[in-house]
Amino acid sequence: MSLSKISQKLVNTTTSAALQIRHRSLASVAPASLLHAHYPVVPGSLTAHLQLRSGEKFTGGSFGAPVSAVGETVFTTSLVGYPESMTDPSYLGQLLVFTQPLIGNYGVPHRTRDEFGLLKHFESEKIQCRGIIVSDYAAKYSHWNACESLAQWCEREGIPAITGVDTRALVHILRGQGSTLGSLNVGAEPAANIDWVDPNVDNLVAQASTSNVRVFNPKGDVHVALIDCGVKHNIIRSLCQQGARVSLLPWNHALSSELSQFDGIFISNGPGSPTHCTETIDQLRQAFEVYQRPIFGICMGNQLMGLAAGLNAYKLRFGNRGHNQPAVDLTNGRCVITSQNHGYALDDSKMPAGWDRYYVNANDGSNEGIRHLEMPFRSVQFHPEAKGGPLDTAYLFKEFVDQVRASKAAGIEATIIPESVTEQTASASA
Ligand SMILES: NC(=O)CC[C@H](N)C(=O)O
Repeated sequence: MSLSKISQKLVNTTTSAALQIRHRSLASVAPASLLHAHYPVVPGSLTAHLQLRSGEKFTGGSFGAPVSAVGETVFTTSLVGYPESMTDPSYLGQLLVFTQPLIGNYGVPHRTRDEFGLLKHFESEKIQCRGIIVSDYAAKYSHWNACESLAQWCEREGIPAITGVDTRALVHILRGQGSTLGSLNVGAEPAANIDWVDPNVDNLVAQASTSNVRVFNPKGDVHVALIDCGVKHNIIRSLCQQGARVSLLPWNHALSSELSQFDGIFISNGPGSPTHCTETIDQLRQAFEVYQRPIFGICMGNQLMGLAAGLNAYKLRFGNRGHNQPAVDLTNGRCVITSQNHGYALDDSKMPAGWDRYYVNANDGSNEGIRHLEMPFRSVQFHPEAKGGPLDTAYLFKEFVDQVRASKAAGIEATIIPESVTEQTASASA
C-alpha cells in the first residue's frame, strides 16, 4: 500500500472512530461491570442516565442519591477541589461535569470551623450544584482529613451523581454547542417527559443570599459591608484575616441609606444571571454617585459593578470554570493564574466614562475586571480567594483592606455630601 493510501486510511479510521465516540458515552456501549473494572464503584450500583436537552444520552452508574435533577450542564477543568466547588453557591442550579477523570479519591473532609465560625473545607453549608457527572468515581478514598466518601455525602444531601460517563465526549459537545440543559435520573431507563426548566430564568442570587445581616470578626478595626449574592466562605474569611469587621448583607439590602456606617463595600460571587439583581445594581449605581471609600467586587460582584457603571453582560458559550485561567493585569502587564467559575461576562468593548478595563483573560480576551479611574472602585471576574485553585491573587484582599484602612485613617467622608446634611435638608423641607 502506498504511503498516501496508508495515511488516508488512518485519517478515515480516526475520523470514524472519533465520530463514533463523539455523541456516545463509553458507558452506553460497554457493560457496567466492565466499565468499573478498576474502580468497584458501588457494588450493585443502580444505573443512572444523563440526557442533554439537545438529545445526547449517556448511561453510567449512580453513586449519589437516587433522585432526578434538571439543571444547566457546565464543566470545570479543575483537578482538585470537588468539596469546595460543589459547595460554592455560584454552582446553584447546575449539573457539574468534572473533566478530571478520577473524582472522589480523597473523600470528603470533616466539617471543622475556623476562628470566625466559617467552614474550613467547604464554601457554604451544603452542596449547591444539582448533580455531578464524573468519568471514574473512586470508591476507595484516602486522606488524613476525610470522614466519608463522596458517594455518602451526595446521598446524605440528596444529590444525584453519575460515573462512567465519557466526560471528554460530553465536554466536546458542551464546548461546541455551549452550556446545555441536562437531566440526571436513576433507573433502568432514561427519564421521559422531562420538564426542561432553565434555572437561569430565576433570580438565583435571592435563593443563595443570607436573609438577615450577620457580623463576622466584630473586633475588626475597619468595617466592611459584604453584599451577599451567594458568598463563598473563603471570601468572608479572607476579609476577616486582613483584620476587617465584616457585615454580611442580603443582596437587596438598602445600602444607600447606611453608607456612612461602612469603611468599604465588597460584592460577592453568586449564581445565575447578574441581570436579575436589579436592586443590587440600583444600590451600587447610587453608591457610585456619592460614596468615596473603597468598593471591590468578585465575579458576580464584577458583573454587578459593571452593570451599575453602564456596561452590559452577556452569556459565554460554555463559561470559564477551572483553576488555571490566565488573566493579564492591564495596569502592569503581569499575567496571573486564577481560579474561575462563571458563565457570564461583561462586554467591555466600550467602557463608560471614568472606567477602564482592569484585567483581561489571556485565553479568550473576555473581561476579567474593571476599575474606576479616579475613585477606589474596582472588581475582578476571577476568584482571588481561590478554594480551590491558586492563591496567586490573594494579594487583592490585602490591597483592598489596606486601602480601606488608609481611607479611614485619612478621614475620608463616606459620601460626597455627608448624609447628616442631606437628612437635615430633607427634614427642614418636610
Ligand atoms: N462565580 C460567580 O460569581 C459566577 C457569576 C455568574 N453567576 C456567572 O456565572 O457568570
